[in-house]
This record gives sequence, structure tokens and C-alpha cells, in this order.
Amino acid sequence: MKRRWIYCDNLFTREVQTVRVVTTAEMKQIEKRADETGVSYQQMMENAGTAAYKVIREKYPNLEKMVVIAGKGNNGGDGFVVARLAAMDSMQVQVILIEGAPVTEDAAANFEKLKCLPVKITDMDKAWNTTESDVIVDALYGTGFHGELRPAGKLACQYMNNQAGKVAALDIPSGMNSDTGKAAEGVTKADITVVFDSYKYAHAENRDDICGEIVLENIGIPEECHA
Ligand SMILES: NC(=O)C1=CN([C@@H]2O[C@H](COP(=O)(O)OP(=O)(O)OC[C@H]3O[C@@H](n4cnc5c(N)ncnc54)[C@H](OP(=O)(O)O)[C@@H]3O)[C@@H](O)[C@H]2O)[C@@H](O)CC1
Ligand SMILES: [K+]
Repeated sequence: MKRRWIYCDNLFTREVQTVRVVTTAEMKQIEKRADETGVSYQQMMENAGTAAYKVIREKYPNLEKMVVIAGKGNNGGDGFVVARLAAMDSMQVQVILIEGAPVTEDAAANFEKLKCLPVKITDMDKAWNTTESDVIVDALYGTGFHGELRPAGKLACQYMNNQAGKVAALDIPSGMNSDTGKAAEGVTKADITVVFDSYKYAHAENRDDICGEIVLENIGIPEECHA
């Protein structure tokens, strides 16, 4: 795998940092290597959701109500982990399924774990008025997003963008192409984006208006898997 680097000039400290940036295909290779070395896909999802939940709690310590907007892929799976941890912390949690039940094995396993917890699982029509929520977790699309938003996704992004609560995007704000940074019409505007393992090219586009604050989190992938 060809490793690419970009240089970020931190405006506050003028410190120049070197960071790793990967394509979606490279990220899949990294995850595959991690799985082969014993860090299972399920464990990576658990670590991603746990890391995101930790960041959300640190940034917004007085949370009482959370809404998770979930897609049917693995980004949605990360969102189910966040929802579970929030419910176990006695937060009021609502999960809104935008495109029905999860279709990937790992996301489906995490969805099942929600069923024994006091989590409201619903679709958009029966959702709470999320103006009452402190934080909205964008777990709709991550690196798997391509093309333009379809009607259900567009409605969900509009819903997130119109709320008073903070929007925390998992990996990539929904509607942004991971490899090109191209933003689809109606893209989610996040206050914070928690990035898993490596920056993607979308994060290097200086779209603070879409990504908000970008926080990179380790999800337990050994360093040698990136080589
Ligand atoms: N691999 C791992 O183990 C780990 C992965 N992790 C996480 O997984 C994320 C990547 O997951 P992913 O590859 O499942 O893709 P994801 O971003 O959920 O989206 C796919 C879904 O979106 C849909 N879709 C796409 N475009 C669309 C459109 N325009 N309009 C409507 N739908 C559209 C597409 O549907 P389709 O186009 O196939 O009909 C499919 O159902 C990654 O960002 C990270 O958060 C972490 O947990 C760490 C471990
Ligand atoms: K997302």
C-alpha cells in the first residue's frame, strides 16, 4: 500500500504535524490486516463506538438526551455502540433507523444488543422532537457513502442540521465523499467529527463548516497494519 502524507499547519501553535491520510480502499486493507492479526471487525466497531462516546462525553459533559441517526451499514453499527453506552449511563436514548434494519453482520449484532436496554428504536415518522435532545449522533453514512443523498438520507441530514443540539458525526459527516471530500447537497453539518484510526481525504479539505472540530481516535489497530 502506498502511504501518503499531508502536512497540517496548526494555526494556533504554528506547529507542523505529519499525519496519515488514507483512501477508503486503504482503510479497508488496514482493517483486514487488523482482523487477520487478531483484532476482529466486531472489536474494531466496539472500539470505534467506545472512543466516539468518550469524546462526546468529554466535549458535552451534561448530556441527558441523545438521538442516534443510524444508517444500515457499519457506520450505523458504530452508532449502535454509542447508543448502548449512553443508555448504560442512564441517558435517554432514541435511535432513528433511516433506511431500515442494519444489513452488515457487525452492525446487526450491535443492533440486537440494544433490544434489552431502555432505548427507543424508531423510524423518522415516529421520532421525538429532537429539539429536546442535547446531542445528535450522525451514524448515517461513513466511508461507504457515494454519489448524492437519496430522499430518506437527505431528510435525515436536514433533520440533523435543523436541531438545536450538538451534532457529533462518526468518522465522516453524512453526505461527504471520503476520498474526494465532495459534499452532496444537504450534507450534515457537524459540530464535531470523531475520526477512526486514520484521517480520510475528506478531512484534509478544510471544510470546518461541515466537519466542525475533527478529533482522531485510535480503535486498537496495531501500527504494523498501516505499513
Ligand atoms: N469495516 C469495519 O470493520 C469498521 C468500519 N467502521 C465504520 O464503518 C464505516 C464504513 O462502513 P460501510 O463500509 O458499511 O459503509 P457506510 O459508511 O456505513 O455506508 C454504507 C451504506 O450506505 C449506503 N449508501 C451509500 N451511498 C448512499 C447514498 N448516496 N444514498 C443512500 N445510501 C447510500 C449503502 O447502500 P447502497 O449504496 O449499497 O445501497 C450502504 O448501505 C466507517 O466509516 C466506520 O464508521 C468502524 O466501525 C471500524 C470498523
Ligand atoms: K457519519
